[in-house]
Amino acid sequence: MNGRPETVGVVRMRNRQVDCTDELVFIRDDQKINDHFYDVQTLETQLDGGFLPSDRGTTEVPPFDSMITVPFEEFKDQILDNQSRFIVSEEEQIQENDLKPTLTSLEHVLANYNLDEKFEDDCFIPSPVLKGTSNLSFGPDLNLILQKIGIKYNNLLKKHQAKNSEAEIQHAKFEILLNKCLQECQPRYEALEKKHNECHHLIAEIDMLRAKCEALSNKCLQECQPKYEALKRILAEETAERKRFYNELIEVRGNIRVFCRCRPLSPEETSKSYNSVVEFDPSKDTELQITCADSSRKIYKFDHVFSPKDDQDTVFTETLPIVKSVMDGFNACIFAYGQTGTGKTFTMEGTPECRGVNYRALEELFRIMKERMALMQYEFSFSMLEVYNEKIRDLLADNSDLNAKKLDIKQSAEGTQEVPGLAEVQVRSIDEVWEMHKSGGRNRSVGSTNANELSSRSHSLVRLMVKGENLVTGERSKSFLWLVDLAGSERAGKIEAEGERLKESQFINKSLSALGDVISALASKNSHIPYRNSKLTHLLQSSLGGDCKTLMFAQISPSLADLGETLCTLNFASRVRGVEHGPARKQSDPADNFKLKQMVEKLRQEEKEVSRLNESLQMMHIKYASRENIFRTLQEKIRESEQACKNYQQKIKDLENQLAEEKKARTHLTATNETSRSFRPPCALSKQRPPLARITNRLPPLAPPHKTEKYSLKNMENACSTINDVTKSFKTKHLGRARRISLSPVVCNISKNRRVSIAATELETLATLSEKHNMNHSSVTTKLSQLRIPRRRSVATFTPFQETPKSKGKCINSFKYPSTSQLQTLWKSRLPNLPSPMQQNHIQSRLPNLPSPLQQNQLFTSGAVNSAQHLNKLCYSIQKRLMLGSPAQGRPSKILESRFNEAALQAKEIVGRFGTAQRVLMKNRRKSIM
Ligand SMILES: Nc1ncnc2c1ncn2[C@@H]1O[C@H](COP(=O)(O)OP(=O)(O)OP(=O)(O)O)[C@@H](O)[C@H]1O
Repeated sequence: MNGRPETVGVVRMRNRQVDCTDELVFIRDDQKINDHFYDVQTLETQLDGGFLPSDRGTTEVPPFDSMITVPFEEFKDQILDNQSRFIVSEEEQIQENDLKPTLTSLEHVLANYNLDEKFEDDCFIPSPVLKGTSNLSFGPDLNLILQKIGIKYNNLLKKHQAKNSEAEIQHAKFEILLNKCLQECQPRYEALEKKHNECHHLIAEIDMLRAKCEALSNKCLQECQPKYEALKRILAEETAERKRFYNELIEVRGNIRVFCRCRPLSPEETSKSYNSVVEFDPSKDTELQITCADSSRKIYKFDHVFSPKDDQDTVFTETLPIVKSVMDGFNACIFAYGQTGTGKTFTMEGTPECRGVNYRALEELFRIMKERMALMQYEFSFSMLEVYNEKIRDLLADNSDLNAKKLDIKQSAEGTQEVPGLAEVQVRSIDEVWEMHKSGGRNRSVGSTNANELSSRSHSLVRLMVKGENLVTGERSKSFLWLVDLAGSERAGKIEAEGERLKESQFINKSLSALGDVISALASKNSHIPYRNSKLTHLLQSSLGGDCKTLMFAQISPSLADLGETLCTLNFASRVRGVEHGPARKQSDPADNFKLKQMVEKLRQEEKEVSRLNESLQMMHIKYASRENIFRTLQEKIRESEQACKNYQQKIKDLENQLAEEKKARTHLTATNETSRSFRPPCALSKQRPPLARITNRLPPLAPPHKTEKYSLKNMENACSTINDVTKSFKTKHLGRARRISLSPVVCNISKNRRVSIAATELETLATLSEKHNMNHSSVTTKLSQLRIPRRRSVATFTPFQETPKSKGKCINSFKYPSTSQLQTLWKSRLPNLPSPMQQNHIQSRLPNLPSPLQQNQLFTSGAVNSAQHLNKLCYSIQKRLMLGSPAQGRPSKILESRFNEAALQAKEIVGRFGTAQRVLMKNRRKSIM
């Protein structure tokens, strides 16, 4: 085997073929070092910590050392890929000697390889090289090495086992310890668990309580919300009321108020022994006396007079109402006027120790803002400017910029004076605003004069814009507070001004003079107020004469040296006080104004609409009244008709009574006449009639002519046409041979080609007779003239409505009530000029409720037939009664008598009678007439 480890299996690279018998590959390359090196390196990389020691793969590796062992299967692909690089000749065999360096190397490997470490770190498992050591037959050195390795391995194994057992012991110990710990901890754990459970319960309880609290708070909120709202409303109302009263109070005091403040004598004046010319009466805080040079005294009255003793607090207490009114939406202007060095700046700005009106006013506004926070929301914007030499300068802007835009006064849409471009800084606290005020004050133009070391050479104006919104009502307001420290009026000569100071003085005096002119014009109520004569008056236009509360501090000096100026100031102040200022108007936000304008417009439109609606309502009223009149008239007519109907009913009753009497009389008559006793004329239906053989010729006594003349034709137009038709048919048509006539109370229709059932009258009889017997026209006319028409008309009362084609020829059982439409037609024909459909409806509602066709059928086909028969009978009786009159009267009709005496009538024989009805038969031809 030439030292080749057969058992292990050697892969040899022969002719670039790979022979694999085991997982080991021995590769030798002693020819291509570089390639081999490269491949070894590659393989090493691929093996990733295989058997190659770390120092392998360097260029120093000798070519014969380049034997590597790799698990073949695992790296088969790589090896095959790289086999071209391992060129091993076929004849070459691995000699034992050749292996020596390898073994040395292995020894070196083993020596260097920290097996212990490996064992501990990686759980080292002996490699395949070592696995088969016992079977390997290497050379003695190699065997020795392998033995060593084996020993070392065994040692390691033992160590490992020892370590394992130790670990097991440790593990056991650990387990014992753990158990012990567990035993110890168990109660603690249980206690903790218990506590944990308790905590759980507590948490659940807390949750429950929280839910209860929430429910309660919600309930409270629900209950309190309306109360809160009501209280808020009351508060708002109270606030409004307070505002109103407050405003009224200020108005009563006057919207232009003038306070006079006298400064104390300065140390300089005292040193010069200048006496005070001003006297104050402590009991009268509105008066002061001036002792003039001629010892005369002048009394001046103002709204309040502050003596030199009065401090800043006292001054501000009196100023406060005006300041507060700004928060209520009123414009206010506070300005100090007076001679140079009289304390204008002291009153307005004060010193850090004695804050003046400006600071206190601003402080008060912020205080009120906080106080009303729940009800009102305020926004403050601060601006500061000065009028220096008739130029407006923004004191908050950087005035070093010479190209800065020149500021001017413009009138806004709301009529107020605005300075476009003027800085407006939103401020949220008194500190913030005062810082601004101070920085603005530093920009102010001041200079030293004889009268005042730090004299104001300009009019300083501080403007605070207050925007308020009522959180309850949503009402918004926008108002301004002007705090003006005027430049001092001075006599140029007195202060010895020259140059720039003189120019300043001239401008100051000019603007103050313009102020005086404005005040004079206002006091004398001139139509033209010269506001635009100076920038100062122009800026303060709305504060001096508009809707503003104005407060002027007339600052004076008590010194005799300043007496002249003091008198000037006092006179000016008195003039200002004389100005009648109209009531201040609450300033609303322009946006609100627009809304209000819109609302007014809408209101106007609505008013127009309302007036239009009112007009139409009046028209409707008139129409309604006229309709009501018509309705009343109709009601009246209906009532009359009802009354007439009642009368008819009464008459029907009377007739029924008469009929009953007549029946009695007839019974009496039949008792005397045997033949007539057996005779029963048909009542209504032809089927019920007795046979003709039983009808006798006995004629009942004729009824006297009926007196019911008042049943005029006019009242009975219902039957008019029917009667006329019947008459006509009798007149025009030849009746032919006598036919049996049915006595029926209801004449359905007198058909021309059918058996005629009619309620015969004298007229028809005569007409028939005249035709039959060729009576001349005059004699018939004579007979007709003797007939009483009303009776016939009475007959016609029971004439039914026009027969429908369907009902034609049907017997009385098929009689139908007139339909509603028929009745309506009839009613309409009776009331041809109905005023309106409404009236017609009213009448229609009064029409009888007629049974439906179905009901009618039921009525006549069921037990109601008897009722119908009764009705027919009743109708028949009434008809007969109307026609023939009551027999009870016992007066035979002359007409009928005479008629029966005639030859024509004698030619017939009476075959039967019923009451006054007669059944007759012609002697030659049978004919039934009535
Ligand atoms: N009521 C006062 N009590 C104490 N000191 C006062 C009072 N009024 C004014 N003074 C003092 O008088 C001096 C001049 O006051 P101030 O500068 O306010 O006058 P002014 O009218 O503003 O002058 P100018 O018009 O020149 O600006 C200041 O030193 C000020 O402290």
